[in-house]
Amino acid sequence: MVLNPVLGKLVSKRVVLASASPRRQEILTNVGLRFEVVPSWFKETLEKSSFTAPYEYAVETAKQKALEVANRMHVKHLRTPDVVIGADTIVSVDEQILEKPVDKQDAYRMLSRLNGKEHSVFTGVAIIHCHSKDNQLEMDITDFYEETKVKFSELSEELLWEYIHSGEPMDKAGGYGIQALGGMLVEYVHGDFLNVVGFPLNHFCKKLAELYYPPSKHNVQRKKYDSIPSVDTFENQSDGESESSNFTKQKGASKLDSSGTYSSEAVYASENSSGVRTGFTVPLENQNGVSQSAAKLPSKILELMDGFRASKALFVASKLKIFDHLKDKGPMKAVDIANDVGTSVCGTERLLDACASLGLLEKTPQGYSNTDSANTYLASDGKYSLHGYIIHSNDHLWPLFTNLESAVKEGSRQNHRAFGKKADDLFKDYYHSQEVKQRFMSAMHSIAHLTARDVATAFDLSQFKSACDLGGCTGALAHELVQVYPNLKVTVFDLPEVIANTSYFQPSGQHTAPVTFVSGDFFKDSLPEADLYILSRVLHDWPDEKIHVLLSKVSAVCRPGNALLVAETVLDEQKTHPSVAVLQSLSMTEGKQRSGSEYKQLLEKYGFTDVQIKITGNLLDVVLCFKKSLSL
Ligand SMILES: Cc1cn([C@@H]2O[C@H](COP(=O)(O)OP(=O)(O)OP(=O)(O)O)[C@@H](O)[C@H]2O)c(=O)[nH]c1=O
Repeated sequence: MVLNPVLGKLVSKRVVLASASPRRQEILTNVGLRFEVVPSWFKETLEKSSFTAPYEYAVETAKQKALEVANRMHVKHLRTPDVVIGADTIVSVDEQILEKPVDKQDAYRMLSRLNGKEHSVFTGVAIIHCHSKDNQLEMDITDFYEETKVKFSELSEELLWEYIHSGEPMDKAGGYGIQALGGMLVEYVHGDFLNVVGFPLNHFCKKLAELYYPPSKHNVQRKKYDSIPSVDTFENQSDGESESSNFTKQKGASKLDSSGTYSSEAVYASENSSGVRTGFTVPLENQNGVSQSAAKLPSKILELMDGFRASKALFVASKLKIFDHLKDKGPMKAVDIANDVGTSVCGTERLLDACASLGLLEKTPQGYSNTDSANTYLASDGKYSLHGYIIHSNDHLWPLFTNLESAVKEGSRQNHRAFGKKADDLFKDYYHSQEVKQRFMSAMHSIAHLTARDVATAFDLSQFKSACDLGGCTGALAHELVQVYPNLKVTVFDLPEVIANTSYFQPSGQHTAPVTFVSGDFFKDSLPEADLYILSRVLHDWPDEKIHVLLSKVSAVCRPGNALLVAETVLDEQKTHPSVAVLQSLSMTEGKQRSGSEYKQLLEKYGFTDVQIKITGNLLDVVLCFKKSLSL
């Protein structure tokens, strides 16, 4: 969840950071933005003398970095991002621009110039919104810069050299890093600290606010975005339509938008002296009760601290089927819901209020009702229902995560502590009961449904006549594939106990002939013939030995020129994003999540070539590769 509503506007977009700077990645990650990192190949060689002011150079370089990435992704990788962000940080002293030092001597030259003096740090930023029209790339470019003044103390030669030998200056503009050892050199900073570190976050948010919430003519005092506008300013506004929207909506409620993501969060908002809500700050009062200064609330940390309460409220409401009740019966009072589901009135009321505060329910004088998102994703009967996965999270993942401390200490999955069983084989031991088996399948079905369209369309698969979805479970992806590619015949291959339970999940009233279910164990039995093999959410679950068995078999049966499609959440190269995949590993599954280069390496090892990766922006990304033809 992104707390800041303007950054929240980027949640549903494919955002690319065109920068290799780890600091920029960290600054944006820290505020909850999900993005892909594609470092720019643009060489920072613009002619400095052709710019009248240093900031113009930084802005132009930032723009060129972002343009290069947008064009490259569109043309070379056939992936048009929604938004590309580029940035360039420079240090300016005595009318000279300093970039990153090329060697230690250069670092010494730069630091000597800064010694005992004030200088400016400029970061230029470009935000490019991209659209692909008739295969042509169209772009809207917004740029800006931020200046921060920094003063160095008088520093001895010895200290400068000691600092240079630490290695820190080499990848940093001006030859210092204010966020680390370089902080010791600095006497004062005037302006945005993060701008010096490499990214002016505050100005960036204001720019996004200007872009996504242009000022309303009905509300002149909000016209200028001198501060990041308050949360309630944004409520119930959609992109670019604030001219006609009003600002009289209720304060303080965070809401799920139609895509199921939070659009705002006002829990930590407060009012400044002019009565304008300021988002993240708490006024500190002196003895006279006068607001002195504002301390930043660590919103992200507070949100994490409380995350378990919110998860559990969602789980319990789902378990009690409250969203189903409300979907069928409309607004209901707490007492009636309590009677229907057989719970206490006071407990139910608290739970319903918690759900309303989380944006899952709406509360009006008529009673509680589902939000649109709750109807779509939380009621158990919808096509895109996540009910199965939520119940799986409550009954299976929650107990495992309750034992996380032991899991980390021992480095192993805690099935024995959570369930009293050392289960390796899910279906034969722990998943012994029909109910548990169906619950697990329902969980997998929820995710497969939500991701199937993006997986099916990530690449053009129309060249294939037959596909075999190994571990294809309920057939959700298979059904999507035959919808998208009417000439494709898909076989779902899964364990007999899974296949025996698939009938419940089949789409009704649809011609399902092209999907066939075959039972077998992909580690032991021979695999059905197909032009395209699919492994969706399989590889991350198994240890290397098992993967070796499986990929050797797929490679042996896959004919040269035919293909393998892998659907998994692909980690970035640092393996810290997206956190949904990183957190999944935390329960110590025997398998692991992989980065793009790791998938490439793994697949090439088993004779697959031309490995292409598509980051979909959905929960699953897609890797397509082809069996090496014999002549290669
Ligand atoms: C003054 C200062 C700078 N930096 C780093 O200096 C690099 C500037 O170089 P850039 O050309 O803008 O970026 P890059 O690192 O080459 O990445 P890219 O965007 O790919 O060009 C960026 O990293 C910044 O964080 C710090 O980490 N701390 C500081 O106090």
